[in-house]
Formats: sequence, C-alpha cells, structure tokens
Amino acid sequence: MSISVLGAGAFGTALAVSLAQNGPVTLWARDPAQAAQMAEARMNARRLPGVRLPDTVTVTADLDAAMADVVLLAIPMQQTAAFLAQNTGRLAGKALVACSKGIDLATGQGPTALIATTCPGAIPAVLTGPSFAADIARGLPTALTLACADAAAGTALQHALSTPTLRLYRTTDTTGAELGGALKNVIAIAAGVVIGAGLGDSARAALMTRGFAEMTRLATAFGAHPDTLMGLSGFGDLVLTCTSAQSRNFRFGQALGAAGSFDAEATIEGVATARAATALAARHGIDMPVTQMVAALVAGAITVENAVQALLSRPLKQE
Ligand SMILES: NC(=O)C1=CN([C@@H]2O[C@H](COP(=O)(O)OP(=O)(O)OC[C@H]3O[C@@H](n4cnc5c(N)ncnc54)[C@H](O)[C@@H]3O)[C@@H](O)[C@H]2O)C=CC1
Ligand SMILES: O=C(CO)COP(=O)(O)O
Repeated sequence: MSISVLGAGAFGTALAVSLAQNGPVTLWARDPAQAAQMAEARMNARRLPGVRLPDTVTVTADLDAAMADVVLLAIPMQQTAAFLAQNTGRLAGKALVACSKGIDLATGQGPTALIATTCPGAIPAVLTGPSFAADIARGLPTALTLACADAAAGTALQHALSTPTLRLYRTTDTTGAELGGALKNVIAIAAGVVIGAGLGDSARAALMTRGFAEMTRLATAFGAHPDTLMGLSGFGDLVLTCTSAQSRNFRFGQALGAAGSFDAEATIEGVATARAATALAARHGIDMPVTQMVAALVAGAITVENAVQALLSRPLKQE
C-alpha cells in the first residue's frame, strides 16, 4: 500500500519520518517554497527542527503527485472541511486517515463524519492518542489508536501504519476515539490555567478527573463506547496533554492563567473545540462545566478568578 501524508506541520512531518522506516512516504506541503526548502535541507526547520528527513521521504507541493492508497490528513481541524471539499475528486476511493484532533465548528462533526459526508467512497479512519510530534520523530516508543468503522480496513491500516517505534491499537469506535482526542485538548487548556494561576497540582488532578467525566458524558451520548474513553485516545491523551509542557494547549492555558501572552501562529485545537463542544452540549442537554468555562475564558467573557469561583461554587453532588 502506498502512503502519503498531507500537511507538513509538526505532526505530519513526524508521522512521515516514522513511517519512512517501513518504506517510501510522500509528504505534501501546500506552500511550494516550504516544500522546496524542506526537500533541499532534508528538514522541517520551522515545525520540527533538528530532525533529519530520511531518504525514503519525498517532499512535494504537487497534490496529485501526493495521492496514494492510504492518505494521512495532518492539517488543523478547522481547515479540514474546506480542504476535503476542494479535493473531493482526488480523494475518492482512498483510505483517508484523519490525524487532527478537534470538532468542526461549523457542523459539530468530527473528522471521520466530515470525510464520510464530503468524500463518498473513501474509507474514513482516525489516528489519535498520546504522542508529541517531537517524540515520534525522534523514534521514542509511542502507542496510538487507529479507529475505523470498517473492521477489515482498520486491521489493514493498523498493520500498514505501525512502525518499529509506533505501536497502533485498533478499534471500530471512531466516535469515541475522535471525541476523546478532541475534548482532552479543552481540558488541557483548563489544566494549564490551573497551573498558570498557581492553584496547584491537587487542583489539576481534580480538574482532570472531572474533565474526564464530562468527556465521557458527551462522547457516550453520541454513541461512543466508555472503554474507548478509558484507552489511549481518551484517558491516555488526557494525562499526557494535561501534564506536559510540550503540549501547546497546556502552555496556552498556562499563559491564560498567568495573564501572559502566547504565540498567535500556534495550532491550539482546544480553542475552537471548546466552543464547538459547548454548543453540542447545550443542544443535547449535557452538563460540561469545565468545557463551558474554557470556552468563556478563551472568548474573554469571564476572568480566571470568576471561572474558578464558578466551578467551586457548583452544588455539592455525588461522585
Ligand atoms: N504536534 C503534535 O505533537 C500533534 C499534533 N496533532 C494534531 O495534528 C494536527 C496538526 O497539528 P500540527 O502538525 O502540530 O500543527 P502545525 O501548526 O505544526 O502544522 C499545521 C500544518 O497544516 C498546514 N495547513 C494549515 N491549513 C492548511 C490547509 N488549508 N491546507 C493544507 N495545509 C494546511 C500548515 O501549513 C502547517 O504546515 C492538529 O489537529 C493536532 O491536534 C496530533 C498529535 C500530536
Ligand atoms: O495531541 C497532542 C499530544 O497527544 C499534542 O498536543 P498539543 O496540540 O497540545 O501540543
């Protein structure tokens, strides 16, 4: 099976580097100048400095040349719907593996639903779980979830995309896998706020636990299996992202909590996902107090002090 990765950001580049251990991989960058620079320097100096691109990675800005049997989509979530719509014909019949984490603001859909509605005939799948691009690219051991509703296709993808250092577990529960990955970013922003505001590690543990409860509430209301939330794509990624300063979502929250500033160019998926999840929760009558607070905080509608006060003054209830 030929493999390509669309999107030459940190994650797309890291996946291409790891997959190149198995054979040839094509990495597509939308900007021809960036593609040429990466091909020449054999490095993605902006997003993944210090990591050499193996000879088996071909970098191109020609999207047609980047079509393969298996196409990994490593572009930010809020750009995905438009990208798919622009390339429906090219992507028809491919196995399309979404590597983004989030909920589309306009439709409330996750990546596999977007693929299914925009690219009929494609096989939608999602690759998610606890993994920093820099760790994958350095060949550190990493375990991820490959979710595909079609069990046979999922098994084939699991084998095609596992490498000596990237171990994939499979599931058919695409809803659980992608909602776990999307919602943990929101909780990671909240965890960052807690640390940035100096509220302490005990408060962070409480917030992660209550955050996990609301992730599970929303995901299961949409048909996810609770076990999926307990796995790599939910609990695993929640732990990683809420506790590591490698996470952009966590660091963004830390800056919010400390009233500091943050790189406006960085991909912080939890910002849009907080809004999208808050809207979904309201529409379906699901209680998601932490997510709501994050949405209000990033919109500048409340202060950190008010958010903490509001969470602490909720009615006492059974765990
Ligand atoms: N960086 C990481 O450690 C991980 C990232 N992810 C997910 O991967 C996704 C991408 O994140 P990163 O690669 O880290 O972001 P990034 O900010 O490093 O790169 C994003 C890339 O997408 C490209 N892009 C943006 N809009 C585009 C469009 N309309 N068409 C084509 N390309 C476009 C940009 O040029 C850039 O190269 C996110 O959903 C993120 O949550 C998942 C796991 C780990
Ligand atoms: O999803 C990730 C780790 O699993 C990456 O997290 P950030 O997007 O917060 O950097």
